[in-house]
Amino acid sequence: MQKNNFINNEISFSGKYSSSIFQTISMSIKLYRNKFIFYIILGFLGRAFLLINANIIGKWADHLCRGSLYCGNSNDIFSNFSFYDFLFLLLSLSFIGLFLSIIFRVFVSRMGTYSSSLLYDETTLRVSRFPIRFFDTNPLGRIITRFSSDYSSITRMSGGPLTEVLSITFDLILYIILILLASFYFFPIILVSIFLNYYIYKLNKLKIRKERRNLSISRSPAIAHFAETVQGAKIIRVFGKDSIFIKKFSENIEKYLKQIKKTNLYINLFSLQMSILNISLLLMTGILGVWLVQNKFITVGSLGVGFTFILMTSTTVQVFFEWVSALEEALTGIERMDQYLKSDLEEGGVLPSEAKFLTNHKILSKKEDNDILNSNIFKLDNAEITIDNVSLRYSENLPFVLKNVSFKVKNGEKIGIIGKTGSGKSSLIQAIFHLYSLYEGRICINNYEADLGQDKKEGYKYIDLNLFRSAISFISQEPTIFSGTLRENFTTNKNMSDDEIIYVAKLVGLGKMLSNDKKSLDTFLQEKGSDLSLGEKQLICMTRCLLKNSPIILMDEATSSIDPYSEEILVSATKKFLQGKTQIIVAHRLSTIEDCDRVLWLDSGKLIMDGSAKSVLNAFKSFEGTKIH
Ligand SMILES: Nc1ncnc2c1ncn2[C@@H]1O[C@H](COP(=O)(O)OP(=O)(O)OP(=O)(O)O)[C@@H](O)[C@H]1O
Repeated sequence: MQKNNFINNEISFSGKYSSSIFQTISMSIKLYRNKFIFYIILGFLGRAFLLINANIIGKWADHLCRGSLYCGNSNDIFSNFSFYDFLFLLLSLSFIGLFLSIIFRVFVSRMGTYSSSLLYDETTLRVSRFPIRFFDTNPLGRIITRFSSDYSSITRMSGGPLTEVLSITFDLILYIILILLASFYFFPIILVSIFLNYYIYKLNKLKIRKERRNLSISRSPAIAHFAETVQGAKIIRVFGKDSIFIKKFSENIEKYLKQIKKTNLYINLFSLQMSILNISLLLMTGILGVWLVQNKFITVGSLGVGFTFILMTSTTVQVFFEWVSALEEALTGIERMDQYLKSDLEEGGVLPSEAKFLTNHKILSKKEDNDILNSNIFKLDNAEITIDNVSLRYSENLPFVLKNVSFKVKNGEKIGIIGKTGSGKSSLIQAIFHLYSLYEGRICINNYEADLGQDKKEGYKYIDLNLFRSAISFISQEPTIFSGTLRENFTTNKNMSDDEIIYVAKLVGLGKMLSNDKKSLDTFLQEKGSDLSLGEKQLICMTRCLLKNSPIILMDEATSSIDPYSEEILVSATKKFLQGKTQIIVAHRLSTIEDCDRVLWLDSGKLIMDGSAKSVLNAFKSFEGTKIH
């Protein structure tokens, strides 16, 4: 058993953000793109109306001391303004400015909420179609981290960083314009301030970005370990392994906390550099401003306006780069979601017509969607399976688990599969569903092959992978229960009546759970069916399988946890349902497959015998000897 490098390392991004994430952002705000410019203008005007108040107050101050030494004597539109005129103007501008700013903020926030939920939906749409190999090689916690903390930094973006960066950009542009209106002498100071702040931002940018990315990565191991611990809580307790798990958790958390400290240190250093720079610039501006007034280059009102704006510019520029830095956290989240968004789907995986993002995946048209939904290609109880020269390995560096396996199951035939542990029985079932890519060979149902994007051969018929899978029902070794009502666990088919569901459920032996009452179908089952026995879970899965009513049934140890008495009832009761269906049954207890039409014997991935149940079981028993009961 070769299990080296089983878990993939998490991708660690570096350098600049790729253009791919900006493409993704553009797709996620598509609905709002046309209105964007309009609202940007509104936002800009809103800030302009608010900020221009400072210039008007400067004019008012000059107006009050007109003709004195440092107040100037020019005539302008404000010369004849009364106290009330100034007051009315200031209040009107403030009101309009506030109103426009609110509209702008509401717009950005709505756009952000819409686009982040779209991003979430589109990513989920793809991740649910990823190759099963992806889930084998990526710890659950890592995937959860993407959909929790990375996603939450994206959702926070529109309320905070994005709106702030946009508003502050408006402010900075306006400061320059308004300072120029007050006096041209302050302009060089603004330029120097912006340049030096940008320089400091650039010096720190890559370091902070790198640390933020490391922070995102360092979160997943702790969450992964936590998820693993919760899942294995019973076994951990029974075997007294608590201390090992707690120690590992503390180690993971410690690494995460160290990374938080390191990231915060870089962010704080950056803020400190900005503060020192801006305090120095302000001091210089003050001294220069007084000198300019003394030498009558500017008036007192202009100094007031200019100094206010320069004071505001220096703090705003600092805040701006801090928000830009916070925006980067959201971009790191988008970068990580984007990686999932653009990853390959399983072979033959296609997106439904509701997919909105144009990625490199095939999206079905509405008609194709409907054709698949309404196809009756496998609606009849009539299906034969051909397994032709199938070889499978779970990845390139792992050995083959199926080796050139070929056999046919005729319509209505029931075959059993035996083989010792690890011989490839479950792998064969997974191969039939195309859950893993075949190394070679074909699997056909009624001569239809699943369309896996392979080269199409003349005379072969191909169908959508989901349609192919719809021909098969499956009961696995580990019964899967979803958190939801009993009804939802049985079927998602809305056209199925409660009576039909209850009839089948009772037939498989779930009478007690349903107690004659349709309301019991609304009983809520806990996640993974934690409030049910293993046998009950298997019976629920059996009901689900029978209700699906597909022509092919695959069972992998389906009755292993049901007591012999219940199993007997189940087997005889379901016989009627399974009559005429094509069945493949994997079993350890040889008694469960004694009545099969044929039995196949797998050994180390090879089909070594295919014959009548009696002959194969006898050969297997004499070979495996004492292990059989
Ligand atoms: N997801 C996987 N990734 C890598 N190797 C796997 C995976 N699943 C199974 N294997 C390996 O494939 C081989 C065949 O396993 P498989 O589960 O098909 O055997 P099996 O006959 O069903 O065994 P059992 O009777 O114990 O259920 C084993 O060596 C197993 O370790």
